[in-house]
Amino acid sequence: MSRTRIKICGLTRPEDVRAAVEAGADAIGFVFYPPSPRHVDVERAAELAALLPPFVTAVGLFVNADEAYVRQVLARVPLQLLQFHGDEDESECARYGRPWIKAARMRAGVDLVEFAASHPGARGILLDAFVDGYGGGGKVFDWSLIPHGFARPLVLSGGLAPDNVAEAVRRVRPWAVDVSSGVEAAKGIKDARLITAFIAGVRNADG
Ligand SMILES: O=C(O)c1ccccc1N[C@@H]1O[C@H](COP(=O)(O)O)[C@@H](O)[C@H]1O
Repeated sequence: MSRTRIKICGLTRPEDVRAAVEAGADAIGFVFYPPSPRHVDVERAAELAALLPPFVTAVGLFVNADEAYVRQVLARVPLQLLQFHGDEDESECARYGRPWIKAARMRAGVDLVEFAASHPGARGILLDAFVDGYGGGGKVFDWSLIPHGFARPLVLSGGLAPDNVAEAVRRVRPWAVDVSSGVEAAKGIKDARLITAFIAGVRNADG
């Protein structure tokens, strides 16, 4: 079994990017969603992305963004993966010619198999709890809603934190985990010790 990949999302400060890289994150997420307290503008994101060493992936998170805005971001920020967290359909996700993943907002009654089938081009399906504001709410969803043998790469998120991520990895065995609230001192402000503890929890569960 390969090791679980780890994305730390919602970074707004250089010291947090450095802390995530030092701790061993595989990917860093920038939120391009103005209502979010973790939103970064294009210039700030470009500065932060420039700090990344090779083989750490820069991910851009969008929520029902205008096409022109996404293209403006892509022209300036070297994003290797796009994360669509709103109501975007397959063609809206695919039109940028970049690898992308799609977030499913998990709650009782969601048909994840049908959801995944409606996004065949997604490199993976990210699972987040259904919250107001589309995501980043620090809320855990019921992991038993995930169908056994789900065939697409899964990125598990939603309320993960140092004290529950090992259990989450052992139970769900996702391809990757994604965290924002659980490693924060305040919204948009990461805590290096929590990032380190989170990554240790994942590695502990990887065995
Ligand atoms: O981080 C945000 O502000 C955000 C806003 C809108 C959509 C998604 C957002 N973040 C993503 O939500 C999940 C879960 O985050 P949390 O760990 O529960 O806070 C994660 O994938 C974030 O990247």
